[in-house]
Amino acid sequence: MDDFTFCQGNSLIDEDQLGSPKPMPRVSDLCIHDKSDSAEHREPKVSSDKNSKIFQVAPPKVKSTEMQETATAKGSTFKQPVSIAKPVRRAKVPFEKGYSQMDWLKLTQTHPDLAGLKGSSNRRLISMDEVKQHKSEGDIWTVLKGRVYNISPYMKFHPGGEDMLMKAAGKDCTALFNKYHAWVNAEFLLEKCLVGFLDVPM
Ligand code: HEM
Repeated sequence: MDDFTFCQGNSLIDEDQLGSPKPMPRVSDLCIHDKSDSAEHREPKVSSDKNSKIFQVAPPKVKSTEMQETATAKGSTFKQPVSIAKPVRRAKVPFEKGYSQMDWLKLTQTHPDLAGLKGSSNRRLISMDEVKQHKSEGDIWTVLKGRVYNISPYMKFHPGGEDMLMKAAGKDCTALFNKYHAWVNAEFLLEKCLVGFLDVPM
């Protein structure tokens, strides 16, 4: 049978081979050599203020530029340079009961119109001037990687807090988003909040 799902077990489960060929080392003998411990990787210690400076882990302020996929209304993508700062220290805000990411996902499955489109298309081209007009409570739009989202319903669910997300109101938040969490899949999380695509003058 070709389907591996139904293959019969082979010699791997032969009783003779179940034993380990080498004796296991004792747990107490195991150790991990962390390179950052070695002299050449160690940061010079700052002597003046023992308590604050020695334990301060300031992220390096290095910026780099990367090409990132940006969406267009026609469904295609193009690459544009975005500036990516090194990740900053993270400050997750404890979520209010009923506002976890799971709760958000449930809402996206059940709410009929999170984007507030009232039946109109979400493939419309939207100018930055129009985005700028949506920045007050209950009516907050933002641009992320070429897509325009109505983020009002997501505000209370944002793990970084409402205040942080408010910085995105009426603006293109791509750089901020990448600064804090380039790994977050916003395309998926905000799929139901899409109102259109940014009209970029070519
Ligand atoms: C608009 C789309 C955004 C979405 C969908 C989004 C989503 C998320 C998610 C899922 C997390 C949790 C990350 C994790 O657990 O690793 C998070 C955390 C956070 N977000 Fe956002 N975010 C957005 C925009 C922003 C913006 C514009 C800012 C800054 C102004 C921001 C600042 C933060 C901070 C400070 C945290 C907490 C720290 C962290 O987990 O890295 N977010 N966000």
